[in-house]
Amino acid sequence: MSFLRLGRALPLPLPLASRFSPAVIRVPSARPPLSLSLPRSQPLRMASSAPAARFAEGEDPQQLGPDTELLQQQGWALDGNGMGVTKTFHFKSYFKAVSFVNLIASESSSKKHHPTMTVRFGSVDVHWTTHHPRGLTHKDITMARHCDHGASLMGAVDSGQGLKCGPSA
Ligand SMILES: C[C@H](O)[C@H](O)[C@H]1CNC2=NC(N)=NC(=O)C2=N1
Repeated sequence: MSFLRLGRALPLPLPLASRFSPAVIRVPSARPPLSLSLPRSQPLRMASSAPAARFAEGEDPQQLGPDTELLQQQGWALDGNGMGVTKTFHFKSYFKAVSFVNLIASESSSKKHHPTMTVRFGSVDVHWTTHHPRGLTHKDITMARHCDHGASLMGAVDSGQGLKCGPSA
């Protein structure tokens, strides 16, 4: 028996591609969008990322709640955990920004309540919170109001009018 005859007698395997059905090699199409089914009576509400105020033990939420809301109307925002308030003040000069910091530092020393302040070229970030007892207290509210007063004395301006410098300007 010659080699050629043996080749004809035993069929050669088919090429790989022809052995797969189109269903196997087809690229899956994009999935249909997920459908969301809510009861008709329930409106779709976006998840809110706004933190709730967390007052320290011993504080009166009935009093501090409205006080905090008033501060928020003045541009203060609750911090990430709701235990503090924060605001950025803008100035037309670095000297004014530093003078504002000194004004707040002076009141902080006399009231024994101190903020975290970040001084930039034409702005100051102020953060108030109370460490003992932990949370937002009337001291933070009072000092935040003092900051607003001091800022207007120092000629604070709207964010667009502040002195700017560098890549974030
Ligand atoms: C003993 C001293 O008065 C306290 O440690 C003060 C100091 N300054 C403070 N500052 C602030 N922001 N929160 C406080 O709880 C606080 N405690």
